[in-house]
Amino acid sequence: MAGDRPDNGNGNGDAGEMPTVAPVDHARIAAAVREILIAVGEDPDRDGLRDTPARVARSYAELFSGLVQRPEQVLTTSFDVGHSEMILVRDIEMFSLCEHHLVPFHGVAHVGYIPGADGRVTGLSKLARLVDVFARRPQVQERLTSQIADAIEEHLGPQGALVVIEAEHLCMSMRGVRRPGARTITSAVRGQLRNPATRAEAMSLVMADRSR
Ligand SMILES: Nc1nc2c(ncn2[C@@H]2O[C@H](COP(=O)(O)OP(=O)(O)OP(=O)(O)O)[C@@H](O)[C@H]2O)c(=O)[nH]1
Ligand SMILES: [Zn+2]
Repeated sequence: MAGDRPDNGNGNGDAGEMPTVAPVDHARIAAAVREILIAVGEDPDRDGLRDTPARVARSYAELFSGLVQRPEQVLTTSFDVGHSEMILVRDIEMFSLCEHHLVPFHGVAHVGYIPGADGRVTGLSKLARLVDVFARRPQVQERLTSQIADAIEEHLGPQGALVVIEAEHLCMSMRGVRRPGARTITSAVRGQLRNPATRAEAMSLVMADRSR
């Protein structure tokens, strides 16, 4: 129901400035949170909780800001540096919310690509911003990984792309199966990086010297 999505908040709907919060329905979230507090046996009117429903609404506007951001809004900058080999930004800290329990999963993303034949590259920080665009949504790790790879492929026109995410899911750590420390690793490769030799080289860069 993309048509029912709130506007992206910048009023023009183009690839201009990126909204940092989603225009969520604050009153509705606050009312729902108040109901949850009552349902778990809390007193939503006690001192410490009185402002919590409104705080959660503001927090969700930020945590779900990716719902109103588009990858082309971050992949705007490109430089002609004539580099047509692998570029990898490793250990990009990332936080997301699992769509099953709405609790965090967090870890690192490694994002790499081989520029197109024209040798144009994007700014390094844009790869970290791209991770946030898709992480700040209700997510599963597999979709997050492939959406980042697809966006690089679509908007940078590279010869290849590789995304690896390593994350701990708090829904597996603090509840449910209760296995703190278990890490889930997902990868997505596109273009030339599907080639086993190129992929192996990229993965060796991702895994190199992990003790640091
Ligand atoms: N594949 C995948 N599964 C996820 C992700 N995040 C959470 N899950 C899993 O989603 C599943 C939901 O399972 P359900 O049986 O519907 O829910 P549940 O009863 O709360 O499951 P438990 O977590 O096992 O207590 C769990 O196995 C979670 O570990 C993710 O990013 N990818
Ligand atoms: Zn979960």
